[in-house]
Amino acid sequence: MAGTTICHRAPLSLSLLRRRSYVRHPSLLPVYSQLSTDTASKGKEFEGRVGFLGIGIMGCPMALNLIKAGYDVTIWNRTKSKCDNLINLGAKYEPTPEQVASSCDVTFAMIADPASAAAVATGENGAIQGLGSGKGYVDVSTVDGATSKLICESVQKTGASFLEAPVSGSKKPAEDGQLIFLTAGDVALYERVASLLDIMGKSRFYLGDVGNGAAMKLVVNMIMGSMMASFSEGLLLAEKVGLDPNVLVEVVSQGAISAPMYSLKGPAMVKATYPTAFPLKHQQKDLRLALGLAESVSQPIPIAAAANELYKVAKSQGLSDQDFSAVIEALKAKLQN
Ligand SMILES: NC(=O)C1=CN([C@@H]2O[C@H](COP(=O)(O)OP(=O)(O)OC[C@H]3O[C@@H](n4cnc5c(N)ncnc54)[C@H](OP(=O)(O)O)[C@@H]3O)[C@@H](O)[C@H]2O)C=CC1
Ligand SMILES: O=CCCC(=O)O
Repeated sequence: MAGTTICHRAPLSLSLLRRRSYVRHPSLLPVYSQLSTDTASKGKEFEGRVGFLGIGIMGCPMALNLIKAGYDVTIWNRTKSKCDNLINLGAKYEPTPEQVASSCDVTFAMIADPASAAAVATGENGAIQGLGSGKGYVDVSTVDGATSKLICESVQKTGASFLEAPVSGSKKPAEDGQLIFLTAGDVALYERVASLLDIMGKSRFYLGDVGNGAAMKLVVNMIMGSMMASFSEGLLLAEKVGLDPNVLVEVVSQGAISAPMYSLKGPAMVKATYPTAFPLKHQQKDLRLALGLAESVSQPIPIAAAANELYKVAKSQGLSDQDFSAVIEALKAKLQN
């Protein structure tokens, strides 16, 4: 049996819900977390300097919300020019992850994938070289559990604490401070950064051991990737049999399979436009990582495996940096063949 602490930002009186859930994955060790309701739910005000590594689609609005809330934020991005707007809005800048981590009390990282998240943390001039006792490192990137554990071990060797905290929610929720944090790892650090998470997000789940946050995120994105592939098939089939796909979007939005994702992205997909909120290359990465997770427990996931193939086709069509809804183009190509 595993314990999960869920914290919604408001209303405060209902903000800490606890529930027990059953897990089968052997690495999801039984854990029942007892967090102090007051501390965890209200998020005692964070005191200190905040670092943010990775100023991309997600990292930029997340760091901006911390700046707007009045925090002393120091940023770094591989491509420095992406930092310019935030610097103009009050962020400090350091030229390496190491210098950010050494000048801040807690450092967040929002980096593309497992290899780059590991490199930013543990590579040359990586964050761990600037970490030490009393500091914290919070990785909010979407990576696999093995990478997260590797980063955790490196961070802990410096005497610092580690929290894994991937997010559910995309560009707009990041802008609106409405992300959902899927955290695991050091409970004291979770409590210490709770007020920061509450600025960037609308709820936070504490899931126990490092790896559980990554696993939860990959399962969610596995479902999402399959949903989008299936929705794409539906839009094209509707059109092929002479139906208006816009009407399909409306019908779906009123029924049991209604999802914000369909209503938000459907109209643009009908027009074959894919403004990037969640890059297709990242969705394919998450399906690939979810396949690895399923493989680790010998679970067949045939639908996700088929969806993954479709995203791979879309990548080969040059759609990696388009929104993941551009996966519909891979199906169109199949129809023409
Ligand atoms: N977009 C979304 O809707 C969501 C994305 N995520 C996850 O968040 C993470 C970031 O995604 P997102 O912001 O969308 O993507 P972006 O591609 O916009 O940002 C990726 C970031 O990673 C950096 N990066 C990439 N490779 C390297 C490297 N080798 N060394 C150092 N830095 C590197 C990029 O730097 P540079 O600017 O120099 O390229 C950039 O800061 C991913 O793990 C993604 O899966 C999670 C939830 C939602
Ligand atoms: O990882 C990306 C998630 C996108 C979303 O939740 O809308």
